[in-house]
Amino acid sequence: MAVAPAALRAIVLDTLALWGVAGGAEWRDGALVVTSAEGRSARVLPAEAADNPVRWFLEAAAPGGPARPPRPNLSVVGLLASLRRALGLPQARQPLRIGAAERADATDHPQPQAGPPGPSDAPPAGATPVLVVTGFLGSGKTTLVARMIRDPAFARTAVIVNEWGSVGIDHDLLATGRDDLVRLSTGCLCCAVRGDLAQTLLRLDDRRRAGEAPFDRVVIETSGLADPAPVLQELMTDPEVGARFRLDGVVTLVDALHGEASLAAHVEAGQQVSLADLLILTKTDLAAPGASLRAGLVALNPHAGLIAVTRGAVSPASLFGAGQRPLVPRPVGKRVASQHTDGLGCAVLAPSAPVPAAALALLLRALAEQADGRLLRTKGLVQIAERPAQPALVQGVQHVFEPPEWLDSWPEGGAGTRLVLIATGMPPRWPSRLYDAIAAEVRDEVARRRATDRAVPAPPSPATLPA
Ligand SMILES: Nc1nc2c(ncn2[C@@H]2O[C@H](COP(=O)(O)OP(=O)(O)OP(=O)(O)O)[C@@H](O)[C@H]2O)c(=O)[nH]1
Repeated sequence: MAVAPAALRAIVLDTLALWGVAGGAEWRDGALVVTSAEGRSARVLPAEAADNPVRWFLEAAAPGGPARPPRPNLSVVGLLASLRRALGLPQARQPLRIGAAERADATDHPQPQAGPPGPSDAPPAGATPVLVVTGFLGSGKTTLVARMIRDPAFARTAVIVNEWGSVGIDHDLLATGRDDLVRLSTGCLCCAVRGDLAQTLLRLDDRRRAGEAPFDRVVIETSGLADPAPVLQELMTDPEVGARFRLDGVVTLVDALHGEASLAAHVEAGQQVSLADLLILTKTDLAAPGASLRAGLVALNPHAGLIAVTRGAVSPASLFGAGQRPLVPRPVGKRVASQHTDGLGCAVLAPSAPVPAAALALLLRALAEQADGRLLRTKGLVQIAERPAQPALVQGVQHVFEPPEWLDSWPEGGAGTRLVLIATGMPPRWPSRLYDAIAAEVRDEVARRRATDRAVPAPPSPATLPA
């Protein structure tokens, strides 16, 4: 058995908690007996070597009903899917989706026309404009900012990026040897790292004066969970910051695919919309923004402009100047500042050994299926065992994943997997426990095939992960 009994029990208990099922799991007579408070039960039996490739059998009994024939499972990932059924839970509402197909009618949203000529390379007179780019998790902020700073007319843009959680990924994606990129990580800009923002801006300005970091404007990319109000307040109330910088505007990105659900479920999404000067609907290539999403945006913020943009393809000039305002907070109606969705948590998966491509495929499937609805964001760099010299960028927003993308080289922190998962109600050790079990099974299978002299099948290409 590649996965130790205690490890399997821990995974099952964590998974029950993730599903919101009150229940238990105990090893009895060589089987893991899983019970739910509703009176359902199932027995997990490790398969014998002769049963290969089956690794687990699952025997389920409905309340009062006869036991059904044991169900064979080839991996711990399949076992969890079978257990879910056995306990009477509905199947994942949103199974894993990779590389979402484009909408056939994706052109019905006119792209905004290029705005007036962008700021030139000449330094602006007076205070330096600061644009705040916000939007819920995975709405497309980094995509937009990365595109902006690749535009030669906007090369002199300093970027301050804030991420929720202990490991920053956006910084690595945006950094291309830039001196004017600052990471405000390990906390949420609207609560944990308050005060740092003013200091960061002032330090940036000092470095500019010393000729170390030439820039004409600043973009602050907030974390997807930030309430922009305290951020604006900090910009507006620090007199030293006010003397050197001015708030240019707040641009809030709203994902056309997930936006309506995010607004309904997460208070942060509404806070971000309510403070926008300009709302940008993203991913309209994947989903047509429905009338109710549009109506919801207007209800939250009737004053903001609204445009649709695909993959950040917008003239940066049209983003600046949307909300130039004096440095005094404007009233935004009744709202609770810096409140976060209940049970929100962040886990980082950082296995020390490279990740077999097959294990990544299985992990993504299990995340999407079992954390159904609870998983908000997955992103990170993965060191794939079959191609360790290049990082594979893994991006997922809820159950929708992009095909992993190979980056040219490892960023500053060096080679090694760091995959960040943001979810609600997820036991913090569930992803790493599950990954360890998956990786052990994959290693075991490779060793078994080698021992029996069977060809080890080619790993799935990360471009097609997973079937
Ligand atoms: N199809 C499609 N995908 C998009 C679009 N904009 C962004 N994406 C993808 O959506 C995923 C999330 O994009 P990011 O730019 O990282 O989103 P973010 O808002 O910075 O994410 P967080 O910082 O985690 O909140 C990535 O896989 C992007 O490639 C779009 O307009 N269409």
